[in-house]
Amino acid sequence: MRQLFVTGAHTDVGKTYVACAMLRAARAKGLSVAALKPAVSGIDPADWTDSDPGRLLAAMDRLLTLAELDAIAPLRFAAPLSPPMAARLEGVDLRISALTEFCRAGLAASAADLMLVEGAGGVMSPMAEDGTGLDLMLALGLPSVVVGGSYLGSISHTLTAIETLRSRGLPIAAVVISQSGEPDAPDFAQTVASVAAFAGEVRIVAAARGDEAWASALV
Ligand SMILES: Nc1ncnc2c1ncn2[C@@H]1O[C@H](COP(=O)(O)OP(=O)(O)OP(=O)(O)O)[C@@H](O)[C@H]1O
Ligand SMILES: C[C@H](N)[C@H](N)CCCCCC(=O)O
Ligand SMILES: [Mg+2]
Repeated sequence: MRQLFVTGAHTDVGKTYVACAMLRAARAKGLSVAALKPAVSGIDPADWTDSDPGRLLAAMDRLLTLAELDAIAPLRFAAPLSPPMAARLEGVDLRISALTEFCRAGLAASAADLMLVEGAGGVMSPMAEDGTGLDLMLALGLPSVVVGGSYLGSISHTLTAIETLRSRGLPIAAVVISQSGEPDAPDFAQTVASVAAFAGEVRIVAAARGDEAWASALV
């Protein structure tokens, strides 16, 4: 049984993409899977199938029903902002204890071979009024999968995320560099090599666009 926290160097780098690829790869090997998205912002309550929890449910081959959505992502907010800022707009005072308790209960109740918890934004994006993603990771103590991109600036973002986790003693299971979509992004292979050159002892995985073979090797 493996339980991992999927965190990122930035928002929109590919955390959900990577999590879904890992869930699909695990299922293809006959493993049971589970996923949680403790707080989600930028979700349209009337059209959520392509949201993070909607994509995670589809990758797990679970039904796209409200009950399933509630089970993996009960704290949902419409504004595409950090979760506490989005929650505030809806009059909700989001606290880290709510996220921690939800995750702990879900992790304890699951016997899945692979269980993933996806954060929001980057390592230190606020998750609640009183805590960042890092605080949630420290509370849960899970090894993380750190997802970085390959846009210009991503090398520093990824290395900074790695350093931050290390400085707090959090184990890193793997760093996945998910190729950014910008046509003018720097060379992908060189970007992955640059991260590897400065990241120290950690597994670095290159997730080129349109290729999910890396996920099968990782899970
Ligand atoms: N390696 C890749 N190949 C193809 N598409 C990708 C890849 N990485 C990311 N994407 C696409 O880029 C977009 C942003 O990725 P994604 O939604 O996974 O980011 P995220 O880090 O989960 O963002 P958020 O902070 O909102 O949770 C999505 O449309 C996703 O499918
Ligand atoms: C709405 C968006 N897609 C993410 N889920 C939330 C990103 C929060 C980032 C906050 C920050 O670090 O400045
Ligand atoms: Mg996501």
